[in-house]
Amino acid sequence: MASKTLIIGVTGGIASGKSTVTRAFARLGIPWVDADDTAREVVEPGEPALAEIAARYGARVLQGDGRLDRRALREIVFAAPEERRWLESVTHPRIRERLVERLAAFRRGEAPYALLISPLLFESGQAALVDRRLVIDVPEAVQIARTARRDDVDEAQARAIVAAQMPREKRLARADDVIDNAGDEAGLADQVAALDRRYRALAGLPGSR
Ligand SMILES: CC(C)(COP(=O)(O)OP(=O)(O)OC[C@H]1O[C@@H](n2cnc3c(N)ncnc32)[C@H](O)[C@@H]1O)[C@@H](O)C(=O)NCCC(=O)NCCS
Ligand SMILES: Nc1ncnc2c1ncn2[C@@H]1O[C@H](COP(=O)(O)OP(=O)(O)OP(=O)(O)O)[C@@H](O)[C@H]1O
Repeated sequence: MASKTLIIGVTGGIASGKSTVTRAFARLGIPWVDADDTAREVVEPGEPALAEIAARYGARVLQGDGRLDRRALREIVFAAPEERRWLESVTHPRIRERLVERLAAFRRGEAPYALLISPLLFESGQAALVDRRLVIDVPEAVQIARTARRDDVDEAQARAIVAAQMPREKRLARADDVIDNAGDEAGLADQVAALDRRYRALAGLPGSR
């Protein structure tokens, strides 16, 4: 039977559970690429994007060893939408280029389906790179609480990051599939198992290979 590696775009706002969901799919042997990881790669020392960022903001966004001070840059860009848009104009084309390469490799590979995990799947036009869109949905209050509990991000900054992202309803309206992650992690695993069956069937590969 002809087979095709489906590409599933997985999205959700900050602290919606993308990494947790990715780990559950990875345990089932599904390959993935994460746009947040790719965003880190394009600002590694020696990369042109880091030089552009340093030219605009100076030493205050660099650590002593020349690496990006992510917290300092985060504080700048989530306080000023025009700075965030500038940063996106520097990083997004480079992120996209790398994601396109990775997804092409997945399509040439043997897996029934593969994941592109991205908080900005819809906002950045990356949705055009995938076959289906899976939204991880949680109420905003849960996002804020989980962000503030997890990171060195205070509640006001968590709110600013949520405000810079697509509103929940709009994201849900674009979903082909939805995971509800307001409950516990056991509930999440059941939803991932059900989606795994659906995606294998869609790829023309019922059951495992
Ligand atoms: C501002 C930066 C340096 C902050 O780094 P930090 O390590 O604190 O956060 P991290 O990169 O892990 O991102 C955490 C979360 O913030 C949110 N976020 C990041 N960038 C953006 C953005 N441009 N717009 C809205 N939300 C964003 C996402 O939910 C992301 O999962 C960093 O997020 C960045 O370089 N952003 C621009 C690149 C980008 O848009 N990345 C998103 C993936 S394409
Ligand atoms: N169902 C759940 N119940 C309780 N805590 C959860 C649940 N799902 C995720 N979490 C916790 O919430 C936090 C955010 O989850 P995760 O890191 O998976 O989200 P994310 O969408 O990848 O976040 P980001 O994109 O902001 O890095 C983590 O600390 C995680 O352990």
